[in-house]
Parts: sequence; structure tokens; C-alpha cells
Amino acid sequence: MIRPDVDPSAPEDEQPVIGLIGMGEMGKMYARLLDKAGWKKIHVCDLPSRFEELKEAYKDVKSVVVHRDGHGVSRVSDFIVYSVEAEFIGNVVKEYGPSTKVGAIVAGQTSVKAPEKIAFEKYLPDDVHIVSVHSLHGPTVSAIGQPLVLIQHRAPNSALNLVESILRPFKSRYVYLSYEEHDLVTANTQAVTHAAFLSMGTAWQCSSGYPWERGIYVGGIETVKVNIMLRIYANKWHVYAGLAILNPSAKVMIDQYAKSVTELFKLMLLGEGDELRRRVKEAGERVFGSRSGGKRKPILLEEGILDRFSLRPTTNGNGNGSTTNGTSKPPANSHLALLAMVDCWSALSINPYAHLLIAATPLFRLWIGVAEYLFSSPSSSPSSPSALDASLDASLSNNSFRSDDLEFVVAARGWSQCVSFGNFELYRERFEGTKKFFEGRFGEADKLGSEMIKYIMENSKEADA
Ligand SMILES: NC(=O)C1=CN([C@@H]2O[C@H](COP(=O)(O)OP(=O)(O)OC[C@H]3O[C@@H](n4cnc5c(N)ncnc54)[C@H](OP(=O)(O)O)[C@@H]3O)[C@@H](O)[C@H]2O)C=CC1
Ligand SMILES: O=C(O)C(=O)Cc1ccc(O)cc1
Repeated sequence: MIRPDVDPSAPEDEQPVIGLIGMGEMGKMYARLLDKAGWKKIHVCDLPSRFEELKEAYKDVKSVVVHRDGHGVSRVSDFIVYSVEAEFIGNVVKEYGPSTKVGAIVAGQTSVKAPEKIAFEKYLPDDVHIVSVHSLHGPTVSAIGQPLVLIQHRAPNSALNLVESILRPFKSRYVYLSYEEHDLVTANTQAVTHAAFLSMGTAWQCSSGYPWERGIYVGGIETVKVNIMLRIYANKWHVYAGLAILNPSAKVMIDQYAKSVTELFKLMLLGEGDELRRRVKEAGERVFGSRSGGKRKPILLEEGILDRFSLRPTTNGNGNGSTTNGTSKPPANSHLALLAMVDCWSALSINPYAHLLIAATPLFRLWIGVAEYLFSSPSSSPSSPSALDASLDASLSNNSFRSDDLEFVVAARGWSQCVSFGNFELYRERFEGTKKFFEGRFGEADKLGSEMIKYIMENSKEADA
């Protein structure tokens, strides 16, 4: 019997055997973090076809034992994490679940929990516990301070405590949810955020050019848009497909987002300025008016700070990433993606700040940050409009955004349809087509994006407190 409060300094024979089934990005991240923590018995596997490759990769890591398949891992482990594609979780648990050691605790890392719950209930023997997990960040982000969802589904408190003890060295922030609460929260935070950024990528691709190379201003909050879009396309398609297609609440959110995009664009096209301003400002009031009584520190302190993370070439020709001279004011942009996001939150009565404190991913935090910046920045002088007014004016009077905005409408509708049809193959084709277009830029975007996330996370600590 493993003590629920065990820690990595315990003698090896008192430590739990930790099993990792699926050694892709997340499985590898868990193996790395668990080994670094000092856990000495980590048993892992991927598909049998990857057995030799994995054995070679971990030959010098003493704590890691590689198995040919999930039967070997399941039979010896006290705590098992399945980190496989959400689409396949049913089949994988059906195959290996019956081999689970009596009294073990089983978790899944899947980003959408509905199929995982069904699979665990159906295929795990009655004498094993279910305490699921979800690290709410990608494999290249530090786990420190990030939300880590724990779901005590079919387990006594002692099993939950053991999972807490095993994962404590990650220094993540535990968030306790039920399976159902998890899927509702992640539909609101992740699925719709991804839909917005996937649509930006598709639209920019269809406009045939990297935005920062088409003479379009890419500083300030545009920097966040470009970096996050690239981060998402650099990840695996199935992560986003799974969490959108297999989460029933996500369809509703993504559909409303596409509707908001379309309706706002129609008002812009028709020049219905009064109605556009009324609708957007009312939505802004509903979403941001209640922002902790207006006392919460903004997520983005200054738009200019973001220029240091920009991908656009610098004036001295030194590639990317450095600041401009800071004197030129960015031209107003219609910011259709952001106006629609706030309209969507308002239409579905979602308070994004409530999610921020519970289970926000770094990307969601940044996305609220830019929306908040657009909606809450005051005008710099009595004669100049606020950022929001400048954006609304531009959307009505400046035709130069129309073609990009039209592409964005088409893209948002396309992604929404793809999700509502539940078509994984179509999703993969759309995703990978755009990924190919941006592929050359992933390296530098990853570096700049990680720095940007680190900066925002550090600045958010105080505000969250
Ligand atoms: N990437 C991210 O940012 C995050 C992902 N997640 C979730 O974690 C899970 C894993 O994602 P991620 O690691 O990124 O994806 P990967 O594709 O990198 O990893 C999944 C791994 O599972 C393997 N696998 C599939 N079937 C089996 C099987 N029968 N036995 C053993 N291994 C198998 C896959 O092999 P093969 O490739 O050969 O099919 C692959 O190596 C997903 O459910 C995802 O939604 C959660 C948080 C963040
Ligand atoms: O932060 C995001 O939304 C990401 O894109 C990274 C990510 C992807 C899937 C998850 O289940 C958790 C985090």
C-alpha cells in the first residue's frame, strides 16, 4: 500500500509505480517532469511499433522503464495516465484497461473528457479507481503555476491524495472539477479561442501572405494574434480536433462565434454604424463592466511592450523580435475577431474572468488580455477616440480591411461547419493545409511566444491574487 502523502524522497520500495500510456508530446513531458521530481519508477509505452525507438531514447534515464505495450504498463503501475488521442481513447482503454492492476488509480490526459469518462466506466475493472487529470498547457510551457485539473470521479480521498502527492513537484495549481464541469469550462475557454485563431490562420493564408510581410501593422495586440495563431498551428491537429468535435458544448460556442463574426461583418458592410456601435458596446459592458468592480489590474499593461515579441522585420534588418522606435501609432484595425469574441461571450452570458481564475490556459489569458485592451483602453486625449471607437470607425469607413475581414468570415464559418459535422478528416486537411503555409515560421514564433507567455504570466500573478 502506497502512502497517500508519499514524496520523491521516500525509499524506492515505498514509491508508487507510475505508468504512462502514450509517449507523444504530453507523455514525454510527464516522463521528464516526474523523473526530474525524483520519482524512481516510471513505466512507459507507446504503440508497439515505437518500442525500440523509445527504448533507445530512454536508455540513459534510470527511472524510466519502457514496455512494448499498455498491458505491461497497466499490470505493474499504481497510477496510470493515458495520454493518447481523444478520438482513440475508447479503443486504447478497451485494449489495456482490463490489465490494470487491482487497486490502481487511472487517469487520462485527454483535453475533452466525455469520451474518456465513457471509456473508463465501460472498460476499467470495478476494483480500480478513477482520478483523472488535465494539465492546461502545452508541452513547451513551464508547468509551474499553470492550472492542473483533477477529477475525483470514482475514487476515495486517499486515491486523490496520492495523485496530488505524485504531481505536486510540477508546482502547478490544482483545480478540482467534475468530468462535466471540465468539458463546460474548456468549451468556453479553449475550444472557442482555438476557433478564433484557426480562423485567423486560414484567413491570412487565403489572403496569400504572412500578415507581417504584407505591409500590415503587426505590433501591439496584433503580435499576440500572430504568435498565438502560429503556436496553435505548430501543435498537433488532433489535439484541437478532439477538444472541439468531441465536446458537445464546444459546438454551441463555436457556432455562436461564427454567427457573431458574420453578423458584425454584415453591419460593417451595410454601414449600419449606430447598430454596430450599440451592439458592440452593450456586449463590452456586459463582459467587462463587471470586471471585479473594475479594480482588476489589466492583463496587458501596455500595448507597446508587446512590440518586443513581434515577428516583423526590424528597421535595421536584424530579423525579428526587437522593438520599433515606439513613436509611430499603429493604424486602427477593424479587429473583427475580437469584436466577435466579446459579442459571443455576451450572447452566451459567459464571464471570461470567472474562467480566468479557475482554469485558464495561457492562450485564453492572452486572448482576454487583448480583448480587454481593445475594450477598456481610454482615449489618449479628449480629441482622440478610444481604441474601441477607433476600431469601430475603421471597420465602417476604411475599406482596406474588407477583404481580410471577408476571408475571416468565410474561415470562421468553415471551421464552425467542420466542427459541427464532426468530421476529423476534414479538420485534419484544413489544419494541415494552413500549417504547411506557416511552417517556416514556427521556430521563431515558439521562442517569442514562450517569452510572451512568460511575461504575461508573471504580470498576471498580482492581478489574480
Ligand atoms: N499537446 C498539448 O498541448 C496537450 C494535449 N493534451 C491531450 O493529451 C493527449 C495527448 O496529446 P499529445 O501528447 O499532444 O499528442 P501526441 O500525438 O503527441 O501523443 C499521443 C501518443 O499516443 C500514442 N498512442 C496512440 N494509440 C496508442 C496505443 N494504443 N498505445 C500506446 N500509445 C498510443 C500515439 O502514437 P501515434 O502517434 O503513433 O499514433 C502518440 O505517440 C491528447 O488527448 C491531447 O488532447 C492535453 C494537454 C495539452
Ligand atoms: O493553451 C491552449 O489552449 C493550447 O493550445 C495548449 C493546450 C492544448 C490542449 C490542451 O488540452 C491544453 C492546452
